Formats: sequence, structure tokens, C-alpha cells
Amino acid sequence: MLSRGKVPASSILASAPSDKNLDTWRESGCRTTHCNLEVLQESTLVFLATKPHVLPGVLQEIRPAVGPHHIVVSLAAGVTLQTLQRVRFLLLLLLLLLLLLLLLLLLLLLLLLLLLPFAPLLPAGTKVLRLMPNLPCVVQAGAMVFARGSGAGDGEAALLKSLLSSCGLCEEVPESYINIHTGLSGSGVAYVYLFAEALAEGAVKMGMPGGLASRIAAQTLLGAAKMMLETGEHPAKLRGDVCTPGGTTIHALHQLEKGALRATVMNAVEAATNRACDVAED
Ligand SMILES: NC(=O)C1=CN([C@@H]2O[C@H](COP(=O)(O)OP(=O)(O)OC[C@H]3O[C@@H](n4cnc5c(N)ncnc54)[C@H](OP(=O)(O)O)[C@@H]3O)[C@@H](O)[C@H]2O)C=CC1
Ligand SMILES: O=C(O)[C@@H]1CCC=N1
Repeated sequence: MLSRGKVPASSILASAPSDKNLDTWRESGCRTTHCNLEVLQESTLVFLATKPHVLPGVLQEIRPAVGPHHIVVSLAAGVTLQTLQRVRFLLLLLLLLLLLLLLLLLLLLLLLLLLLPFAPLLPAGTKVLRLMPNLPCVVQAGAMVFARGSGAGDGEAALLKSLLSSCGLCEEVPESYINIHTGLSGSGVAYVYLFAEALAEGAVKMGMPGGLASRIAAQTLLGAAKMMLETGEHPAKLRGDVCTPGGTTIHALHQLEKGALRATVMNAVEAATNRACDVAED
């Protein structure tokens, strides 16, 4: 967003406990702080980009400062819009413990237990959106999907899409697609790097220097992806176009089929999607 000039660096305030990542923000001209509440005080559009297990604590911290003017966007993998608006299970367990210890308050706490599952982590009606980016957003070639919570309307969705389009493909989807996108693309980038590494290592094995093999592997992936996007052709059709009968490619593809590449990649997407679903319950 910064490199495309979508937003001036001076309008961005980044917060984190340490300077590890904040140094990079400062180098880009952004302002930084160690106080999350300061971000809420100074900003309207707030991106929550902590690891998923840290997010509930951050939401509880910022809750008092969240108002109707805020648009809150969570990037945390697996954390559903419903979770974003609910009190943590741990809090319920704590209340259960208190319940046992404080028998005298039995009735009152029972009432709380009944009410708390419906108590939002963020104030009711907060404009919340859930976003799943991927790493190539850094080079404006990302693939992102987002879903809006009940408080977010067309204006908020349009704003997010307009800002993020500078980082790559950005689509609004039903929330049920977000975990699938995590398996396909958020995590999928890592499978592609593994494939790139294997391509290059194959070439190294056959005698090509590593640096050159790596650059050619990357360009091969870039070119194949560009062609798939620009022609709109199914990948099976493009793969067929490369195969000369009795030629080199079909011999190589046979080896990949023997190694169950397709089934393995499908299993990988399934595993990451399922893990994203589990994260919401952790
Ligand atoms: N990496 C990826 O490719 C993708 C990541 N995601 C999601 O994005 C999120 C971030 O992942 P990633 O960027 O890899 O993680 P990083 O660890 O690189 O970044 C997390 C940041 O959160 C900060 N942080 C930790 N605790 C707090 C707190 N209490 N208040 C404010 N900030 C805090 C950390 O601060 P400090 O620097 O001090 O440690 C760090 O800067 C995750 O939820 C992940 O699921 C989604 C799609 C792709
Ligand atoms: O591995 C993870 O959990 C995150 C989500 C998508 C990419 N990285």
C-alpha cells in the first residue's frame, strides 16, 4: 500500500511489544508505538496482525477504546468472525472455578455464565472484517480474500478492497472460504517455495550452479502463473501443450504421478484448511 502510494506513511501507526518488526515500519517512514490503545485513539482503520493465540488478549485490551467509527480487520488465521465477538473459553473456565470457590455467589455467577458466551469481545455492532492475505502482498502480487462481520457494510468492504487491491488480487468471499484460502494460498506459498527448491535442486544434481538454477526455477513459476492468469486456460490444457509425444515432459510427468504429487498437494491443502478450522477452537 505504501509503495503504491495508496496511503502516506505518516498516516500509519504500527504497534508491537518489541522493536523487532517496528524498525522496518520506521524505515518506511511510518510512526510506531508500543501502546495498542494509542493506535485506536489515532486511527479509524485498524489491522490486527498478531499470531492467532495472541489476538483474544489484544481484543480485550483494546475493547474499551473501540468505537462506532472504527473498522477492525483481523488477519489471524483460523480466527472466525464469531470468535472475534466472543469471550474466550478460558474466561468461562475461570468463572467456573470462581463458581466453585464462591458458593455464596452461585446464583449470580450462574447468570453470568449464561450471559457471557454472548458477550462480545468487541463492542456490539463493531465493524469487523476478517482478511486472509499471503506473503507475496509484500511485492504487490498477493492473493487475498476477506469476509465482513455483521457490523460492516458495503462502504467498509469497498474501502478495504480498494486499499488492498494495491497489494494484489483481493476478493470478498463468504467466511466459509477463508480457511480454504488459507490452505490454498496463505500457506500455499510455502508449498510453492518447496516445489521451487526441489526444481532447482534437480538442476543442481544435473550439474547447474545453484544460484542460476534458483533464478530459473523462480522465473519458470512466474511465467507459468502469468500464462495461467492471462490465457484463463485450465492448467491441465497448458500442461498438455508442453508435452511432446514421447518427449521429455511426459517422461518427467510420469515420475511426478508415480510420486503422487497431485494427491500429496491436495492432502496439503486439506491439512492446512483443517488446521485453520482447529485454530478457532484452540
Ligand atoms: N505470514 C504469513 O504468510 C501469513 C500470516 N497470516 C496471519 O497473520 C498474522 C501475523 O503473522 P506473521 O506476520 O507471520 O507473524 P509475526 O510474528 O511476523 O508478526 C506478529 C506481530 O505481532 C506482534 N505482537 C505480538 N503480541 C502483540 C500484542 N500483544 N500487541 C500488539 N502486537 C503484538 C509481534 O510483535 P514483536 O515484533 O514484538 O514480536 C509481531 O510484530 C497471524 O495471525 C497469521 O495467521 C495470514 C496469512 C499469511
Ligand atoms: O502458517 C500459518 O498459520 C499462517 C497462516 C497462513 C500462512 N501462515
